[in-house]
Amino acid sequence: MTVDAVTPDTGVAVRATGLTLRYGRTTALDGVSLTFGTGVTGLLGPNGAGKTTLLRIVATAISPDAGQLTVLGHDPRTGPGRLAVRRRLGYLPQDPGFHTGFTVFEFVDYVAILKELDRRRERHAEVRRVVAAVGLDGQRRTRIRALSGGMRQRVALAAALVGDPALLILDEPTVGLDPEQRMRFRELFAELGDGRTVLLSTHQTEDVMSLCREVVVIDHGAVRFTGSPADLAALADGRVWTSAGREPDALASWRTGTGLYRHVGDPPPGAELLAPTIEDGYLTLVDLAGAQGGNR
Ligand SMILES: Nc1ncnc2c1ncn2[C@@H]1O[C@H](COP(=O)(O)OP(=O)(O)OP(=O)(O)O)[C@@H](O)[C@H]1O
Repeated sequence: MTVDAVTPDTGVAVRATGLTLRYGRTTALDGVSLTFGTGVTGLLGPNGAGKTTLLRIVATAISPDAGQLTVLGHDPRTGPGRLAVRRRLGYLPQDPGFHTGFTVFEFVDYVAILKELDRRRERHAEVRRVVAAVGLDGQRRTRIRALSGGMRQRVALAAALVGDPALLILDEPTVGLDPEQRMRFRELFAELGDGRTVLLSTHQTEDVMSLCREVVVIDHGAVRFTGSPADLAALADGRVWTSAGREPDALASWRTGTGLYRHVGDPPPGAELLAPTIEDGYLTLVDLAGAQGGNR
């Protein structure tokens, strides 16, 4: 399927320059400049880093105080620009609000109506398609109030998929899912990233490793890293080691299932080094940012 996900001249679906947003005295975003192209990009960062704020701005739910933004070739500061973006956008917010008296079908159908799918027969076919895509075929007639948290998350994803959007914004989409569902979702996201732009905020480094072409790390409202998952892991090259006991000087130390301790930080002489994971790279980066005065 061909989807016009990007502005044809540049291959870039989202271009942000100097985005800044404050909530009172809190600077949630502090001059963020980024571009997002096709494929799945993962957004990592500690709690309160500014990930949701960035995604909400790109999804046209809020406006920045300063900076420039182009989404799918449109300027969301203008009314027509916002409308054009919203028509081609799928957004799964962190706390999706549900009308819990609706059945799964009714809720997704309601979203499809809001997305201007006017023809009933085609709309219903689309609702069935997205409900099946998230594995809820058997629950179409179940009221949302009777669903588990993970199943509600799947309903929210189905709603985001309605109309086959060119840009998908998923804020912690795998929260509350069991391992089997998480694997299914990864597969679905990877498929969706084929020809579309998918922005995915997550605390799951395994999701990023297995799915994302590109990773962005945000901390204290600023971009600390952009690159591939392998590049992020490589930041901890030579800084991960194992030993029999805890190491108080390491950035992070934890006991593994084998009974040995794994450490990230400056290794002592002669330490047994390990290949770093993306989580090790992330821990190294966030600590470095803190040491270099990452506080607001
Ligand atoms: N509506 C709001 N009013 C006031 N402060 C807010 C509001 N929304 C977010 N913030 C603050 O802005 C900062 C960035 O929050 P944001 O939700 O973007 O972070 P996040 O990276 O998505 O965090 P998490 O991983 O916990 O979801 C935080 O300090 C947060 O407390």
